[in-house]
Amino acid sequence: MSLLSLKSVTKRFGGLTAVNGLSFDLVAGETVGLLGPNGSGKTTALNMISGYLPVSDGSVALGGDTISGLSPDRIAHKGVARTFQLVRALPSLSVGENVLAALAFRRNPLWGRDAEVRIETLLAQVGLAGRARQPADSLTYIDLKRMELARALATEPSLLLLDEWLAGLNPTELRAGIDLITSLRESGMTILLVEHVMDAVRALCSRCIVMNTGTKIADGPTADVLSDPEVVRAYLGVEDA
Ligand SMILES: Nc1ncnc2c1ncn2[C@@H]1O[C@H](COP(=O)(O)OP(=O)(O)OP(=O)(O)O)[C@@H](O)[C@H]1O
Repeated sequence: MSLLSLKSVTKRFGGLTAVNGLSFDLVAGETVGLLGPNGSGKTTALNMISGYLPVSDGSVALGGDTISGLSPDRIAHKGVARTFQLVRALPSLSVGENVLAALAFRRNPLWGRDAEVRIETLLAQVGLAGRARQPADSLTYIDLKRMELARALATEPSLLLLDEWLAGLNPTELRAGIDLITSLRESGMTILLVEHVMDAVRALCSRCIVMNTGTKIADGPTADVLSDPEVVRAYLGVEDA
């Protein structure tokens, strides 16, 4: 059975249809890339799955239960976590306190010593072992991204939505970032990632969905999709393909 199911999901902003009748399913354990040119509706799709934007039409289901229409916190409690294109941290708090905020507001909150132990485990998982007391505003860009991922993982999601999590990293950081997402994938996490870094898409995604002007134009195994003439024309250009 599908973990995530979008059926004819549409988002209209006034006269603009940002996402137009988008349908796809994710099976548990898949890592799928959501690709497309700037403005094609990828982030809007993530925003509807995670409840940050209501759908105009259509429905989103998680594990067979309809989640469209629920608030973002209810959807998070049901198992959807996400990262944002622009990292959302609490800069005046420490790294550990940032993760604690996620632990405290999840479906089964953790506090005190249990939370401390869990924070250390989560920070180690994302490559920030021993950094709980460091102020969040002193982190480098990649470490901020790692912390944001720890916050997402703190909610114990069944589905992780990554919005350009690898954008803006230098080649060494990119390698480390790809390795980190690979380890999540290997742990069985279901991941939907919006990404423009094609090396990362090739390394991480078994399957890709491509959008153009709000509409799905391709969906299939990564190698097939990335050589699809319509995808090359609309998004990749000959060089990238
Ligand atoms: N809150 C909003 N109000 C009005 N228009 C919006 C809003 N959010 C997105 N849009 C528009 O919807 C379209 C799709 O935007 P979206 O951010 O989903 O694209 P994207 O594929 O994620 O692009 P990028 O790769 O640049 O992040 C764009 O035309 C955008 O300007």
